[in-house]
Amino acid sequence: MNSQQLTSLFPTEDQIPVDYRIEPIHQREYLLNGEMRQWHGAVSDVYSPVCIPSPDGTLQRKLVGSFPVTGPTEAVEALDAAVGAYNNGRGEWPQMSVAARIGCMDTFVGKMLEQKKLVVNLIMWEIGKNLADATKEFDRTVSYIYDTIDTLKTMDRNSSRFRIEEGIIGQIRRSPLGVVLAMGPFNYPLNETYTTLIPAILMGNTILFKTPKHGSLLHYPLLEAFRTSFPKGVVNSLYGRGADVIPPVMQSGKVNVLTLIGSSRVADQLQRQHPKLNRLRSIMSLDAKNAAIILPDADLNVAVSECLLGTLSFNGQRCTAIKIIWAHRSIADKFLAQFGSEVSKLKPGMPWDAGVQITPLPEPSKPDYLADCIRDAEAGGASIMNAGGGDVSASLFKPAVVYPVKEGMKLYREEQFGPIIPVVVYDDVEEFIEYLITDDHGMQASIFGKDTAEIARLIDPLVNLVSRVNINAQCQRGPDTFPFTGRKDSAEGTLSVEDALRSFSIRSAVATKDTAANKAILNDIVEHHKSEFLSTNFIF
Ligand SMILES: O=C[C@H](O)COP(=O)(O)O
Repeated sequence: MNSQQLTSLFPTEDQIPVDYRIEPIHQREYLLNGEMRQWHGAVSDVYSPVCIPSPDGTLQRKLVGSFPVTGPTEAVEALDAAVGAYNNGRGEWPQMSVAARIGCMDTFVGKMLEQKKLVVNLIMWEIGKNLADATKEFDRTVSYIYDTIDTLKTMDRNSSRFRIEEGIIGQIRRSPLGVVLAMGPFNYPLNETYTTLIPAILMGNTILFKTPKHGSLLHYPLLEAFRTSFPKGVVNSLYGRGADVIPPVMQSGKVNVLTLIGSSRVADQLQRQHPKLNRLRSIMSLDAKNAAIILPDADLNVAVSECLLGTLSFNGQRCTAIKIIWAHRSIADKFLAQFGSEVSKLKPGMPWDAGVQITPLPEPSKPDYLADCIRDAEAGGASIMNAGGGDVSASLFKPAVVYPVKEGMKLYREEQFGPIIPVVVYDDVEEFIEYLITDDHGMQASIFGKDTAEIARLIDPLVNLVSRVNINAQCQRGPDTFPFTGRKDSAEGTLSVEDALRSFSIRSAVATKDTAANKAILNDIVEHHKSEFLSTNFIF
């Protein structure tokens, strides 16, 4: 399929299926201190990666709405609301029992489910994710919330146990940390905003959250659910340019936790704004250049199908995507032929098209960047190995397998975060290990092979360089109960259902000398006052 054929995939307004048509949504309010505040100031237009042919024949990104561009004043108001609701741990929310907090979250999920159709449609329109994956993003988020609730209930039940050591009896709790600033990414705008925000809320913290630039409108239908499910000030939204709204919040020193799914460059910038950086807890998932290695004896059918998913799900726009493949010289040609042919078969189209795998890219500058990476590799002697690879029309970019990629090329080290798959040829696995040692990232890796001894020999060095090694399988975050983290520039802190609950809280203790009288007091606190003033954090 050449560029002209790609152009023909963009629909006219009439060709958009009725179920997925969208009237522009012009958001003029935001959630602050339990109110939907009206906004009369500047707004930012939201353009879809889906383009529509205009009368002059050019393709134009479709306008799907606009959202408020609030400024420092509103940001500080939101911060004050969160600080007030936390009230040094004496606010209603941090003192509320775990059971009562879970009750609020249950109410929220019920209201969230009512918005499913609209939110899924907005995920497709705002970031170009296909219907199956947009639906999965919504459903996975709901499951994540229910799993978090269940885990919290178990942790809470276990909390009534005491520890007795060295004559001291203690009850170990989990207490909130304070005010959390949460920022999600464009590629999972709902799911990865909520995988930090939800556990943070459940642990008794109060929140400010900033929606991503691409994938902002889809949060609008859910603001009312937050407003009506939680006490005022517990959840506050931030809209506008990051450069305007984040510095006053961070510079105040009142943010206790920064949680960001994004780039390490932004993470560094934000952290530096905090006046007491060493008092700030950061929970972040950042850049990655996950590498896969194909060993000489690998089952190539498995390697090809897993690498296909791993490199190109959502056009390669996943932090966990495989972003470079190392193929052993003895099987490189065979692997490339098979892999390249499968890549070329992937179906491009609009997010709602049946069976579509390659969809429009939300970042307007991405196609140019990808083309530049290809030019750079070609200048160094590499070529595109698959038919049609690199063909482009507006926001649609056909995936390109580029080989042989070598040290010095952009694709060797840069996180392309898009549909290009660099392939490196190697002779000795030590070259691969050396690559990982010298790389700034450390999220995941995949090994494809059959020889257990050879795989085992690789596992030990690899688990100390990345945070998850996958055997004969793609890199991925799920299941959500598995630890999700990284080394070096790839992460700070750990996310997963249980890890996140721990990350957004502090382990604290109520302790006394182990006498019968003191034990009776502690017992009494746990058993009889649990749902009252000391109810908050009886969790190991
Ligand atoms: O983009 C980063 C996400 O954490 C990737 O999640 P995923 O592996 O489930 O697609």
